[in-house]
Amino acid sequence: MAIVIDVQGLSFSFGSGALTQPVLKNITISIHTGEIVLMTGPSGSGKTTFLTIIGGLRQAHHGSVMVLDRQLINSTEQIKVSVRQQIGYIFQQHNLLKSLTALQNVSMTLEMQNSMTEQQRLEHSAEMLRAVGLGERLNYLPDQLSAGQRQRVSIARALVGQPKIVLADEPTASLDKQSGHEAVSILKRLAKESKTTILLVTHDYRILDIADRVVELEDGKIKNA
Ligand SMILES: Nc1ncnc2c1ncn2[C@@H]1O[C@H](COP(=O)(O)OP(=O)(O)OP(=O)(O)O)[C@@H](O)[C@H]1O
Repeated sequence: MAIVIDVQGLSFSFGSGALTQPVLKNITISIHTGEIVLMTGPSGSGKTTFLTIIGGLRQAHHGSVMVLDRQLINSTEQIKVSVRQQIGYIFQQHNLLKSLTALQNVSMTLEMQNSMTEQQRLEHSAEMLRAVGLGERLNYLPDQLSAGQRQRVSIARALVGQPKIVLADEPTASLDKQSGHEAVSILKRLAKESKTTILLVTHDYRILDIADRVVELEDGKIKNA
């Protein structure tokens, strides 16, 4: 199985000089195509920082971070952009635009893809919303949806561009047990169908069962790679 995320000896600090705060310490981990990896660990252990580096959203300078065969350490903006285009992101807060319907929120992700007509974008987005069980809610605004439904819209939005990797940061934090589990189960099913790799950061021990592998980060180090 091909490796899509290959991190070797990654270290990262915030601040500089006397105020330097080491956050990630010599992290090594490889993640394969289609694998679902959950990263847990205490608050402040560096999980979000790690995710943003993998996602090309933060620049790191020490070690090696190969994502989809691109080196992100000391990389150019162009390389980060090309990696970001192949990644779907899901955040704790769904980050949907309130004035747009579920369908519009999903289809706007495809606007960069000039190869599709607007009609194709809408059809493709509707199909993805049906896949997450929201076929009856295409034209609802975020405020007219439950928290679990909103998070399912953001799952559809993350997957609609057929990314190679999905990065999720505490996607169930604002959900109750049942809707949280439902949302990540849908995410898992769709990811397995399309061999999408998932790296999901969570405090939520109730969803650990969806993982192929659980990795624990403590004080910037991986306990069980
Ligand atoms: N932009 C920043 N500038 C300075 N320090 C930061 C910044 N972002 C995070 N930190 C610090 O880095 C450490 C790791 O933060 P990070 O958000 O990665 O942890 P986390 O494991 O995701 O925590 P949580 O589970 O609470 O979200 C924390 O001590 C935090 O205060």
